[in-house]
Amino acid sequence: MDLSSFSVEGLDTAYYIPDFVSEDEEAYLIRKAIESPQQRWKNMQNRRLQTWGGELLAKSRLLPRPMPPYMTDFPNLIGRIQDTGAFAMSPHRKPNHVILNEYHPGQGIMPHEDGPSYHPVVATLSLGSHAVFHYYRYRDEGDSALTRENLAPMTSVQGHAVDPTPVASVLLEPRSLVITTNDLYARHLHGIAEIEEDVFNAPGDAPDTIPAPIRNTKLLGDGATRDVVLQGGKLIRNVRYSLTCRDVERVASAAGLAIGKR
Ligand SMILES: O=C(O)CCC(=O)C(=O)O
Ligand SMILES: [Fe+2]
Repeated sequence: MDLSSFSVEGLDTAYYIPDFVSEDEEAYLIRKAIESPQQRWKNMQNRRLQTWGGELLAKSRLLPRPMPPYMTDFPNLIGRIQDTGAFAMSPHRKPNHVILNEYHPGQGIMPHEDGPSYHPVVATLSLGSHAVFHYYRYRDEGDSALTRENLAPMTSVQGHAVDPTPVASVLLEPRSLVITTNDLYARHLHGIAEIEEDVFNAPGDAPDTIPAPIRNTKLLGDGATRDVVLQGGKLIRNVRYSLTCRDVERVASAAGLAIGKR
């Protein structure tokens, strides 16, 4: 697959692939998530999640467990993600760890970094609903370009100030895959606002709700969705599942022995 044709405008380290899975595959994967035993879910403040492929131990090591068949057999998501070439430079050449997140309308995830346990590539499949995904940057100490709106609600992550105006925003349609790599993974943060609907301005409106323009309009798979983003309107959120697929660099054996990088 030639990833470069899915490159998000203005971002040479993000790729957006619409319709990465079919509607049938989407329904099947959502069913598998919903049917999984209650104890598989971990409740977070504003979403719940499951991990597949093993648990992350101290010192960023993965205690591996086999992936469920719905990640490797039907639909073979791991193989399909491998075929994009996005993991060609990662230690295991494919994702070995998946976090499944479930968000109800109004839920989201605060700006954060995924951290150093992973090789700096993440492939995220969205199911069941769209979301608007924002990338944020840290604010430099000597940043002089302070405007009124980005002075106001300043977030801080581990003592570093975060610019509340996203550097870029991407609309994630259901069934799409977004791949974030390199600098955008390692030096930026990402998050999803905790809102029930995403409002898009009509051309000429004063900018308000979406502070950064959506960068992947040309790559969107659904024409009606593209019209809303370009002409103004709103998209109501549904329950969304995301599968965030990554490669944990250090893998431990069950006995705790480091197999290490290849
Ligand atoms: O749900 C998403 O698309 C993002 C999830 C995320 O950033 C994470 O699990 O680290
Ligand atoms: Fe994340």
